[in-house]
Order: sequence, then structure tokens, then C-alpha cells
Amino acid sequence: MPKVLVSDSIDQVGIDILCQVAQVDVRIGLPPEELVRIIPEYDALMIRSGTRVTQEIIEAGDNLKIIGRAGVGVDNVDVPAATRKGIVVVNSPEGNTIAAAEHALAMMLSLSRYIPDANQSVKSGKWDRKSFIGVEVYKKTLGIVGLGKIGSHVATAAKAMGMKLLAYDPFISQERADQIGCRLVDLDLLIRESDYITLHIPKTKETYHLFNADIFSKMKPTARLINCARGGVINEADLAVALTNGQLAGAALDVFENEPLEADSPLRELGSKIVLTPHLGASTEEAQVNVAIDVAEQIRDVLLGLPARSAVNIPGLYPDVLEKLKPYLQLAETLGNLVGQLAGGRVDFLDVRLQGELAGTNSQAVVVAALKGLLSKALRERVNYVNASIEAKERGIRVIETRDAALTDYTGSLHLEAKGSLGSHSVTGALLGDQEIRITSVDDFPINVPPTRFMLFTLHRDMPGIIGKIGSLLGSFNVNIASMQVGRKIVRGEAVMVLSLDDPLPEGLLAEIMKVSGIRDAYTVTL
Ligand SMILES: NC(=O)c1ccc[n+]([C@@H]2O[C@H](COP(=O)([O-])OP(=O)(O)OC[C@H]3O[C@@H](n4cnc5c(N)ncnc54)[C@H](O)[C@@H]3O)[C@@H](O)[C@H]2O)c1
Ligand SMILES: O=C(O)[C@H](O)COP(=O)(O)O
Repeated sequence: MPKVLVSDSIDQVGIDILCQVAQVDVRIGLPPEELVRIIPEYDALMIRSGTRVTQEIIEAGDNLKIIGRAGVGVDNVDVPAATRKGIVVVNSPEGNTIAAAEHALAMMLSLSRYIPDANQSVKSGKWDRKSFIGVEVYKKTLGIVGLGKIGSHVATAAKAMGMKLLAYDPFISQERADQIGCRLVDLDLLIRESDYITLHIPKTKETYHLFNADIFSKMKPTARLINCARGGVINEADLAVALTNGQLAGAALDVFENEPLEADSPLRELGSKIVLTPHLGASTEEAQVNVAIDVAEQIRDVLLGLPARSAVNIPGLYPDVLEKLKPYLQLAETLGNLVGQLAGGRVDFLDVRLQGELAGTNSQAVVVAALKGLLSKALRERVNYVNASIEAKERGIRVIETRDAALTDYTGSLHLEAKGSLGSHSVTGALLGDQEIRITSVDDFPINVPPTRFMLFTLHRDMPGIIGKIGSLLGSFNVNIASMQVGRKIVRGEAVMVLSLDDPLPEGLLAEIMKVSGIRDAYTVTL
């Protein structure tokens, strides 16, 4: 049974799903060196933001197939290192959207009405109404930085509260902003005009310390800043100075550059100007159930050999699309494996032609599947959907992808041509009844055979007696033929013969086959 390590607090519903297929160990708060020590035992790792999955941990994870992040941000995972090692990284892109958006709104209102301080004051026995005169958000301008899933939900709710909306997001169209009711502006204008600024951007090279002394100097002194996205996007030292100097009126922070926030952080000393929560954006019962189910199901599927629906390092596919594409991915992988073995040596070039209904599908996933098949002879289980493209690129394999929707011999078919150090070979395949794979041509000779584990392909002169000779030769080596088919373009020209065998070809037999008069080439293939 595979083993899953859960190293952050995950809702029980997720653990129950994992237990259907794996032995699950829940060990929260492991020091990094302990994680490096035990990770080789595990096939999957399930985390939240509390575990930093470093290159060292990934390199030690020799059995790791998947890292599941029960939440959105994967900035605590070294995704490039995971990709290089062929480990799929999945997250839950939408499971905690509402929770995070509601937390940002709660922070904005808490900050405006001094709710945390007023609460503290009453609990300490006081009845002080004068110290907590707040401000309204109604008719104020809210600047949203990052108009993605969370930013959009914040926008909708803020609009309903009567706020005017500005947004800065260089990757969002004006049309989308209009739909949400936001005026798309540049960052400078947003900073200068907003009464509230709420951040909903990922932490990237571009956004690291995006909010710094320069930005704070341009904000209205009455403005308030809310960050429920990622800590590193604000320079915390600059913010503490700006709040102390009155360059802005307040800040509400849920996330910090280092978590837990340092005990001596100056942010802790800013009294009622600041509201701090310990990364609670996703901490609702509903969100935790959503993300636990979403990610546990993906881990379960990957451990069962099925694709994941929200992988961040392989082509993302919606579940319904994936369901439809699954047989074609299997077809692409089988044909890739077959053409790779026919090509024999080094492959420099792979032409992937999607035909018929396949021309209208997610070609990226089909290409990855074909590459996985192509490289499987050389790399065996080291190649997978995650690293197939990188491995192909590193080997200098150029991929050309073409589409021909008009070709309708079969509902959808895939043609692969591999060119390399030993020449060029092509195969075509299609699905029978939407599920069963058929090889429909080899080197442009028409055939119609299902792929089987052991196969023999010959290129020969189409002449009487040759099939019998090959049959007798196989018989004399005690190899049983399960099925046989010949494909030719013209009578007595060249032909291919495809044999499905019950047994692998014994040592030396291929050389004997090559000696048969009329045989030009012969290849054994194991699929
Ligand atoms: N506090 C929490 O507990 C909590 C919970 C969930 C998500 N988050 C964080 O919130 C953030 C937003 O999550 P989401 O689900 O809305 O993501 P999303 O991908 O849907 O949206 C992010 C938006 O940021 C925009 N963006 C990227 N780079 C930008 C830049 N340089 N300037 C301006 N905009 C830029 C993108 O175009 C996108 O529209 C993420 O960092 C996520 O990790 C935090
Ligand atoms: O990116 C996220 O999903 C949030 O930051 C939530 O983090 P958490 O799962 O550690 O609460």
C-alpha cells in the first residue's frame, strides 16, 4: 500500500479519502531535517502553508509521486525542483477563495471600526466609547491589487457596500474589469486615489516588496492597507516606519514575510493602527473541507495512476475535458512508445499530428503524453506527465505540432513521426468505440491492430511464402503468435507485417528473421 505523509493540519474528511488507498501518517510540525530523513518512505506529501518543501526534501523523496497543497499558494514548495524530479504538484485553486475574500473584508471593517481594540477594552472591564470613533467604507474608494479569484469576490462584496472600485492587474482585460464593475488603472493612480488598498496577488519576483517606502509615501495619509495575500509583497520594516510617521492611517495583515511573525517585529508595536491575524484567510470550516477534499482526491487519483485535475506543473485540464481526453492520452502514450522503439536510436524530431475531432482538443496534454511514451524506453518510470517536456527539451528533441480537423478516416486519430539517428518512422492510431486503441498505420502502410505487450514488425517484399517462413521460424523458437496482419499499398510492392506475440522474442531470433529472403527490416517492440 502506498504511504502518504500529512505534515500540516488537514480536515479529517481529506484523511478519510486518502485512507481508501494508502497508509496515512499525520505528523505535524516536523523539523526540516526530520522531514528529509523520513521522506524517502513516502509516495505522497500533503501540506498547507506550514511546511516548506525545499529542494533538499524533494531530492530525498525518492518515492514521492505527488505533493498536494491543501490551499492556493505553492510558494512554500520548490516547484521547479519537483518538476525536475517528475513529482506532480497539485493545489486547490478555488477551495478557499470565499474564505480569503471574506477575511479581507472582515479585516477592512475591523480596521475601520477598531473592533479588535474595542473588544479588548470591554473585556478588560472598561466602557470607553470615545476612543473608538471609526470611519465608514461607504462611498470610499477601494483599490484592488490583483483582480483574480479572491480580488474579484472582494470587489463584488465591496460594490454592494457602496464602495468605488479601482483595480490594478496587468494580466486582466478591461472587459473582465468592466464585468466586475472596476476601473482598471495603473498602480500609481490606484495608490494615490484609494482610501483602502487590498492586496490579492501572488508572491513572485515582480511582486516581492512591491509595497515599500516609495509606495507608502504616495498613499493618502487617511488610507488603509489590507494584505491577506502573501507576506513578502510588503516590506514590513518600511510599513512600520510609514505607519509610525502617519504616511498611511492603518494596516491589517494576515500574512507575513516570515511566519510565525517574529516576536520582536515592529508590527506588533503599532497599537490601534494595525490589525494582525495569524494567516487565518483560509481558516473556515467550509474552506478546510473544500481544500481537503479537493487535494486528497487528487492525491488518491495520482496514486491510482490517474491524472490530477489541478496540477500546477503539468498542463491543467478541467475534469470533464480530462475525462474525454483520457483515452486519447493513452493512445498518444502508446504511439509515442511504439514510434520511439521503431526509431531505435536517438530521436531529434517528433511531428505530432492531431486529426479529426482530436484536432479540437487540448493538444498540449496529448503532446506531453506522446513524449512520455517516446522517452519511456530510455527513462522508464523516471519519465512522467510532469517532466516529459523538460526531459525531451534537455535531449534536444524538437516537437512540431500540426492539426488536420478535416481528416475523418476515424473520429479522431493521432499521427506521430519520429526522425533520428537511425532514420525516420511514423505510426498512426485511433480509438475504436471511444476507448479501444488501434494502430492504423505504420510507416504509412495501412493496418488495423490493437497494441499488445510483445509485437514484431517487419518491412518486406510482398511475395508468396514470406509469411509462412516467418511463422515457421517463430514456431521453431517456441514463440506463439496471437495475431498477424499484413498491410500494403500495392500488390507485390512493399508491405509491413505486424505480429502480436504471446512471448518476448528470444535472443538471436531477430537476426534470423532479418536473414529471410525478402525481409528488409524487422523490429521487436514491447509495449
Ligand atoms: N491569507 C490566506 O490564507 C490566503 C488564502 C487563499 C489565498 N491566498 C493568497 O491570495 C493570493 C490571491 O489568490 P487568488 O486565488 O485570488 O489567485 P488568482 O491567481 O486567482 O489571482 C491573482 C491575480 O493576481 C494578478 N497578478 C499577478 N501578478 C501581478 C502583479 N505583478 N501585479 C498585479 N496583479 C498581478 C493575476 O493576474 C491574478 O489575476 C495568492 O497569493 C494566494 O496564495 C491567501
Ligand atoms: O494560499 C493559501 O491557500 C492560503 O495562504 C492558505 O494557507 P493555509 O492553508 O496554510 O491556511
